[in-house]
Amino acid sequence: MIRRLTIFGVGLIGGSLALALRRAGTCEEVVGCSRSEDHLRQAVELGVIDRYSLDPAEAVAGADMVVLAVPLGAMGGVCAAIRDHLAPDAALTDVGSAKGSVVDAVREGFGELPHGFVPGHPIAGTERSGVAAAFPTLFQGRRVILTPLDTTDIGALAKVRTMWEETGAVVESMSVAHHDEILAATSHLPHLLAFGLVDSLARMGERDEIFRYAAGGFRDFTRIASSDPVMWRDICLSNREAILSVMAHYQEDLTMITEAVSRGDGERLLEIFQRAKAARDRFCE
Ligand SMILES: NC(=O)c1ccc[n+]([C@@H]2O[C@H](COP(=O)([O-])OP(=O)(O)OC[C@H]3O[C@@H](n4cnc5c(N)ncnc54)[C@H](O)[C@@H]3O)[C@@H](O)[C@H]2O)c1
Ligand SMILES: O=C(O)C(=O)C[C@]1(C(=O)O)C=C[C@@H](O)C=C1
Repeated sequence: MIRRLTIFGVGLIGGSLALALRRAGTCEEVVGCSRSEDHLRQAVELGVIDRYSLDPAEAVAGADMVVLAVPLGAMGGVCAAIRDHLAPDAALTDVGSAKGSVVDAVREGFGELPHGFVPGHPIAGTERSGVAAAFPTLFQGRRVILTPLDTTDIGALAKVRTMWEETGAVVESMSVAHHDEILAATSHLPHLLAFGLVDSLARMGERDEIFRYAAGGFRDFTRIASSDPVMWRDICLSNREAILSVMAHYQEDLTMITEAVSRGDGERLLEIFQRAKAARDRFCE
């Protein structure tokens, strides 16, 4: 049971976590903290949090669980603001989409890594942002990756794991580096491709004429290009190395497809498409 949960950034992810824990009945009080009082007021009205404070020190007072659910670029600032106010036995976790940069930001903000810190990442979301987009079943049956550190206290790890399990998520652990490599491939690259494709077509087509003829395939492929640009800028800046490596690999493969089209090499195209279809059909089973 969590006595007091403080969430920094009560948006899609922070808000959905609060709603899921409230629904599970495993959290006595949820306190929100963010930059915008309007958003926090809205979070109270929607029944997402019990109360809020705009002062990070006050928000974190007495909390036994603290969740950082702000954009990646804001993690360090929040840590610096709470470093002298976090209870020594509190568990501290985050939901950031890249882990290496959050670990660096927490180390810098606190001066050293707090023992209660357990980096985490729910692999669930939508293209929408803000507390109005939050819903309690977002994490149901979805994976949450924890990347515990050498400094991480085993009790804090167990507490964070239990918190996510109470939302209906399936929790797994791996190293920070492995997380960042995998997510660069399966989440960051697809978002860059979707943003890049829509931008390219938007600049190509006069008066959006091109989108008038876009149907289901285009909609499915590009849904995630409606995601928050600030969040995705931060992710690109935070996970540069891994993203560059997977992009280089993808560019080589795209060149291979381009060359097959150029040569009129139907056999090669069929081989690639059959392999891709089999992989996706397996994944979507
Ligand atoms: N959206 C997704 O699909 C998804 C999935 C998993 C993880 N994440 C991660 O979750 C985090 C939050 O993403 P989201 O989609 O919930 O975003 P969001 O925009 O819905 O919510 C972010 C919240 O943080 C607040 N905020 C922004 N800057 C702040 C600051 N300096 N101090 C305090 N509060 C601040 C905003 O007011 C907002 O309430 C990000 O780190 C993101 O990488 C997102
Ligand atoms: O489904 C979506 O809209 C998402 O973008 C969710 C998604 C992803 O699957 O790539 C995006 C970012 C995250 O850090 C985790 C999940």
